[in-house]
Amino acid sequence: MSRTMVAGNWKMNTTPTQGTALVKEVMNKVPNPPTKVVFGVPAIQLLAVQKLVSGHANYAVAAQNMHQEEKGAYTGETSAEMLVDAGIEYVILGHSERRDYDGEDDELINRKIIRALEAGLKPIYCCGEKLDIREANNQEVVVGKQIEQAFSSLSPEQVAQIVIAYEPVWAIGTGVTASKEQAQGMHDYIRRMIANQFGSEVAKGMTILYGGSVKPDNAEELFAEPDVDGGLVGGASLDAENFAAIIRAIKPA
Ligand SMILES: O=C[C@H](O)COP(=O)(O)O
Repeated sequence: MSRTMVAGNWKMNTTPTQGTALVKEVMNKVPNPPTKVVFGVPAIQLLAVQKLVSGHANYAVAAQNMHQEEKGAYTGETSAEMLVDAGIEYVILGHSERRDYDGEDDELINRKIIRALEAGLKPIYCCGEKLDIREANNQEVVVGKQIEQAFSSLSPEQVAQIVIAYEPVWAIGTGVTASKEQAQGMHDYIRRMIANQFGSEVAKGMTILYGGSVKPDNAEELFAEPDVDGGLVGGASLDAENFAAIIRAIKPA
């Protein structure tokens, strides 16, 4: 089974009208994608975009967040059960913007991952180091700790349901992309870590995406690395032509 995936994270961009037009345009340009393609859309667009992709085996939708509790008095929040009932397959968890602006840490993200998996949602778990950590060459220690905490108490069967997105914070929205060597180095480290903790079969099957200024002109060389299984794409996923080019940069299995 192919490990590849290209996921777009629209963040807080696009109105419902714009979002629907964007999805239709991407699907017109790439009717048979060579990989799983996921649209990470704002909450208000989940149902409409799910309707557009339903029936297309290689297209799916991700929520950008969810609450760690099953239900209750949490005004403004969305539960895992609500997402599953709406047909949503994935949820992005632990994005650096939620860590920075909403104070999310790996202990909370661990609770969200467990809740998502119990409900039948597949987490796209984001991890990655800040610039000072990279400059001190401590990225493996820091990302290793993030994953260890976020995956704490999970079984190998549960971890096998997770997609990891390695997103160095210094590369997000900056136009500075990690080199293919930097990306491959960290993906290899993450895969070895998963193998040590959850077994080599889980590690071999795990999809590990790179995120941080992925563009049409760097996607192909990044995706050619043996442990880079695709991308989590921010800015470039908002333009149908660019996102289609990034999808096409994945080599068919
Ligand atoms: O979730 C996506 C990442 O934050 C990457 O964003 P970017 O492609 O705009 O750098």
